[in-house]
Amino acid sequence: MYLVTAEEMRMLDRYTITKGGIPGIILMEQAGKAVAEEIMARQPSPGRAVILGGTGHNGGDGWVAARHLLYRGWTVLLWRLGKEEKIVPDAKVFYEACSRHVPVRGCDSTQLPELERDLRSADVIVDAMLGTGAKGELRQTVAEVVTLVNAVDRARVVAVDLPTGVDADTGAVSTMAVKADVTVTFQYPKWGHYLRPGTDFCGEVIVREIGLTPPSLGATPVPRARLNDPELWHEYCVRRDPWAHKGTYGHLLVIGGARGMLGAVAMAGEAAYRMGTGLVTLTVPESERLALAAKVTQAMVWSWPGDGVFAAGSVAAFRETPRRFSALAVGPGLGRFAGEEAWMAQLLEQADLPLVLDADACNILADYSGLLPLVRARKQATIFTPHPGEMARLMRLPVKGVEENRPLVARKLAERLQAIIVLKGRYTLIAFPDGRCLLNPTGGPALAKAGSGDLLTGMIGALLAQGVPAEKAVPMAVFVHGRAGEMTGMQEHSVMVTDLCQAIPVVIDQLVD
Ligand SMILES: NC(=O)C1=CN([C@@H]2O[C@H](COP(=O)(O)OP(=O)(O)OC[C@H]3O[C@@H](n4cnc5c(N)ncnc54)[C@H](O)[C@@H]3O)[C@@H](O)[C@H]2O)[C@H](O)CC1
Ligand SMILES: [K+]
Repeated sequence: MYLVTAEEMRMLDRYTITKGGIPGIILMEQAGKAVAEEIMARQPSPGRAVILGGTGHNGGDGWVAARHLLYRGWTVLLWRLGKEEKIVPDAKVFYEACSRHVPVRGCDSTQLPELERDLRSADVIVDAMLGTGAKGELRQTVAEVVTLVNAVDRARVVAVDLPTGVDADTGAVSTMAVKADVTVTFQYPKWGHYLRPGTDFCGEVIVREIGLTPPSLGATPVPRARLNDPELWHEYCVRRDPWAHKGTYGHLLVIGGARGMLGAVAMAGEAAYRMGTGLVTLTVPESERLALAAKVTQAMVWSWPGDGVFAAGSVAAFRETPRRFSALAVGPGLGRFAGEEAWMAQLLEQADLPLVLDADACNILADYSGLLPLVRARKQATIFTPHPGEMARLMRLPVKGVEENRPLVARKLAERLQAIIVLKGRYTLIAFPDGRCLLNPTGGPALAKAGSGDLLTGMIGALLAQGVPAEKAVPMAVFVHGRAGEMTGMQEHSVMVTDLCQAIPVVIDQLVD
């Protein structure tokens, strides 16, 4: 499903009207009817609904919803934000249709006590004040109404398209925003539904078709972003051939595990096995080999020279073995060490394999800009999996700068490094070198646990090792990782990273069935 900006939505809207020949009021009728249907689905028995309508098309959707509720026996109380003469023509049609049955009161600061009484008596409050057309700080009356709405705890708050106060493209909330229980949006989700803090004001996001001409019939622009979805699994479902020999499903080499951080590399290895790779070898500094061998059962344990951390020249050992492996994952518990720059340079130059770089591998690349051209020069796929802090170092930005511009920074780094960037967080983003972007809708607080990133590294490496092309392997692994996080429940205090790991095959079975 596409993920759109307000401008892309407006253009797709316009395309349907101008090229598709569908009048705008038809779209508005569809949108408002969808809102009413979602309300009635949640409260089948007619109740009392307060409709707060702005003078734009968002308000128009609200007047349509009001009419459908009214026709189905609801008591509707209508409040207009803004002057009647300012109402856009399409919305005016439905505004007048409503006002034939129910008086519409204009809301200004003197009316707030009456409005507050209505809000307190309501079963449902429909926020049709501002949608994708909002600009800048909320005007005073709207801000006062938002405050009143948020102070009511009885009614279910349903936002039309977006909660008033949430920026459609960035999820930013300049002054304040309506705290919605449900947001009904139209045709495609907007970025603001999935970026903080806006996403925290949306409640449950429902996407309803309203009959826009699809890009497949020529509608432009074709959005550059989509929601990650499990469709990929049907295309590449990882069928188990019972007679395959263990090499059929690839061989992943995981490099990391400095002293005190062996768990990271062990978890990455275990997750890789659960993601279906045939063989996993874990390589740690020589001093840690025995300790790791005692910890893991399935993975083969190797070591390169190093006491506690890798010695500077240790990666030279890689030179003799690239043929044995089909993918490489570097970073889980890697640590920092003397000679790391030359070590990483050798790896980037010699590792002619799909490569996942995580944790301190990202930090090493962030600290030595001379390494970045080596990333671009690689022939095989390179995937970075930074959390916001590691991304901030890679982009030389404060973390706040990353979190406020997630799609932008992820796309910029993907293009700069010609690599796939997995920017982890509440709704992980996957950015590709060509500017495309996927937002992953699965995940939960369980993923915030230390070690969850090690699992993801192993999972991506596992699919790469099985020969799944990187631009499919990454979304597939991120989707399963998030769904496994959901499956292991929301009690993040009790969730162990191993629980996440055990959920991986269960999630895959559900997807592949
Ligand atoms: N294909 C679709 O997505 C469809 C969307 N529809 C709805 O249309 C709105 C967008 O409508 P638009 O007229 O462009 O803007 P809004 O109604 O969201 O807002 C404009 C309205 O708000 C006032 N305003 C703007 N900024 C502020 C502010 N900072 N403070 C206070 N008031 C502000 C402005 O004066 C106007 O009155 C979209 O969200 C959908 O809900 C179509 O109806 C169906 C197709
Ligand atoms: K709204």
